[in-house]
Amino acid sequence: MKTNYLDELNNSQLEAVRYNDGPALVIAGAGSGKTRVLTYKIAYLLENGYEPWNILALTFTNKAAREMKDRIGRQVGEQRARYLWMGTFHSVFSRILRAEASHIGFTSQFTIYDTADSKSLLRSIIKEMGLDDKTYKTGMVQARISNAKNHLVSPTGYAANKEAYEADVAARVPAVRDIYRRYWDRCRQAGAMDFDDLLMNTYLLFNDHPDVLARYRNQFRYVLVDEYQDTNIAQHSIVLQLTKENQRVCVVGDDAQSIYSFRGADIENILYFTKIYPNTRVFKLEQNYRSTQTIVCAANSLIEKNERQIQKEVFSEKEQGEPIGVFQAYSDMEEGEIVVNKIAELRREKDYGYADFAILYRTNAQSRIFEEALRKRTIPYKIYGGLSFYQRKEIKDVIAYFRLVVNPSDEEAFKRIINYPARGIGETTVGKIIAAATENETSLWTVICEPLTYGLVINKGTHNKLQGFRELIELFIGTQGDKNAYELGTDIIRQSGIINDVCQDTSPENLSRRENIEELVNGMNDFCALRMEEGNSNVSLTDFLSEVSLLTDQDSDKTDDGEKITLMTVHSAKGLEFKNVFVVGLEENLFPSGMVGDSPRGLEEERRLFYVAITRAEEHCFLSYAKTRFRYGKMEFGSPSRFLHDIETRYLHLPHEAGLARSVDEGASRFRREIERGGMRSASSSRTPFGAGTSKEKVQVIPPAMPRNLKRVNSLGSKPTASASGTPPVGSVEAGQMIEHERFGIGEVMKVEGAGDNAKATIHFKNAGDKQLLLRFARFKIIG
Ligand SMILES: Nc1ncnc2c1ncn2[C@@H]1O[C@H](COP(=O)(O)OP(=O)(O)OP(=O)(O)O)[C@@H](O)[C@H]1O
Ligand SMILES: [Mg+2]
Repeated sequence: MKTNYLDELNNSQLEAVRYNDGPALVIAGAGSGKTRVLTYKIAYLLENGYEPWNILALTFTNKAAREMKDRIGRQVGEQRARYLWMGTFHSVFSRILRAEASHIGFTSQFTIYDTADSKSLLRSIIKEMGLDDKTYKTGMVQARISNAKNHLVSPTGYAANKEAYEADVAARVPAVRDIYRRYWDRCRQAGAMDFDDLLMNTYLLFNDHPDVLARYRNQFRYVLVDEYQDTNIAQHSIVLQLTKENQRVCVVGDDAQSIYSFRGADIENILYFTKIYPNTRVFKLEQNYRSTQTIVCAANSLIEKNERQIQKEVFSEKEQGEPIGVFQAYSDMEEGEIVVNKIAELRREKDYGYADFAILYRTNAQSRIFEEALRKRTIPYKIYGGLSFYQRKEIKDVIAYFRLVVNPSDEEAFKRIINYPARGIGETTVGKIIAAATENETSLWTVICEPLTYGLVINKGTHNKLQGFRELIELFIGTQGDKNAYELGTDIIRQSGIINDVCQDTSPENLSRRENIEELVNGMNDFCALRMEEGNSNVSLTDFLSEVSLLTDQDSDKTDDGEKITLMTVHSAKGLEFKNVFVVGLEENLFPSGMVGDSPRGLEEERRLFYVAITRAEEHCFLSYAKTRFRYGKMEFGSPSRFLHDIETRYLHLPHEAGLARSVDEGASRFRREIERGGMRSASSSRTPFGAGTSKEKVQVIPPAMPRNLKRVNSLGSKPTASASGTPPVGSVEAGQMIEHERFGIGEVMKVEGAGDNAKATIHFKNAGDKQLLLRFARFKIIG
């Protein structure tokens, strides 16, 4: 028997679902059932005279649309639900544009350019126009054009807009308007639309063709929008075009979760809604059905610190729940271990599945540490909204160099990098090399080493370029014996021009590519240091590559049954929920992002982002930060995020308590006594529980140290950093001592064997398990 779904709503929700006489705005905090209201409203409309094709529902992700459709399908039947128009703005509008393409001078087979395609087109336009590509950086030009499109400004409008021109002149890029014009024309000639065009062209289609608009207005008798706080002017205007006349529109959103201002979304939209539709009925929902009382109160206490917001109440009637656990890690690597250990512990205690966990971070580059920690334990995970670390293009490019240096016959690696970074070796030349190699049954590399022997017909210029490439690779091959993987890896990244390529501008994309490459270098650094501590004298690039290929080989889809831990950025977690959520990397300059500086608006947006993160959690929420982190090629000392201070301490479980709670073995309890004697601050005695004011803290983070014969080139920069102290004198380490390791954190020495250079210690680390370390290279200090 079908249950009455309306019984699954509270009174305010029910009212919002039933009100269908005019514009409706549901504005409410996280987890209060906004998405449920939209879903049930659609079912309600279908049961009250609307046909599925009369309903247009716009969601934040296609996944959300699928879930809504499934739920509605269970109510009204799958067959009917199938005909709903539901999806993201981009997917729904590209469908409309394909159907109506001829009205705006396209064919229905138009191509959609992704960001990389548009950048590459912009790059060639900038070149053709003879502009300086250091001034006219593609990322920056792209951002300006994208911004114009999101505000529905065409090239003609842009050229006529005095303000836009003056802004460009002030930024010393007066030619942006001409680039925009050319870019616009070239996309059209190529029959292509970029992501922003999907919105702008829909707007133009409706604007310039009233007959087409009339058809869609007729068809979409009801328009519903989820996550309305993150719509931009273009999206907002299209909704208006479709609903201005019949006023059947329902939007739901939460101003406290507006996190896309960089894409042109404007918090004002939601406030503006009632002005555009003066007879809007506003519904407020106050009960959160997702999270424990503690999580809801903690999130409220955080968001209160923002000035720009619509006041609202949010409460939960679920159980009180446990305080939010805060973990302090000594290093980013230990942060990974702590989180993974906690996941294992919760699974043991409460019978959670892997899918009940999510790890949320501010930047994609942070995923590597967690991926590695999870892989080590063979815990299945899935990365959303970003490629798995080693699948990312920039990482594959770098790895291709490594592969060619290690094995010059590697054909795929050769093809991938022969013209990356661009060195003027075109497809025709590559085609000729491939032909010669195939004919002579040899490798591409051999052909370019002896072009004459293999009858390669190329002009002098191309010949020189090929020889330049060969010499570059040979140079690396020549130093292989003298350098370890980390040193050679950084040489390759610098000398091949890769680092220049990704440093050419500070667009968010390039920045994230750069961060990823830096993460790879950090990984190599860790890898070498660890192997040396474990007693390997030289750690070669081949060693590193075999490790990497094992990692990727293990990453098979054996457990593709949905039982996986979710790893994603906070941005992509919007609208989702998980039983257990770890929000990681809560450090200044990371979360809040260093990009916002001290801008109050920027900081408020970062705080909203943190609010989104916490409110994803149903039962447990954990926050973590690391005192040291490898970033931009060097070890950085971080301070805990200011946002940690924004949450009332009564909702938190503070670092040292969390770290000591379950110490059962003898070593750990001795450590506890030690800490207690040392007088570590307690939660109640400290008004600033994080970072500043830690003078009473006994445990100090030791400065970064590298194995002595591992010359520490400051990975991607040029200046070597001084090798720091932290290595204990060999004779002073004894079984029973507590030590603090730079990467593994706190541990107890179990035994010491061997003498002199060969002296080794077996150490049991609280969070990283047992390790055998060569004392000559070990990076720890004795703490008790
Ligand atoms: N009346 C209700 N009774 C029981 N559970 C409910 C009720 N309303 C919503 N829920 C449940 O509470 C959770 C949060 O609901 P929903 O995702 O719709 O909230 P939301 O306001 O859209 O959240 P967000 O702001 O994060 O997008 C969901 O699991 C939903 O099924
Ligand atoms: Mg929602």
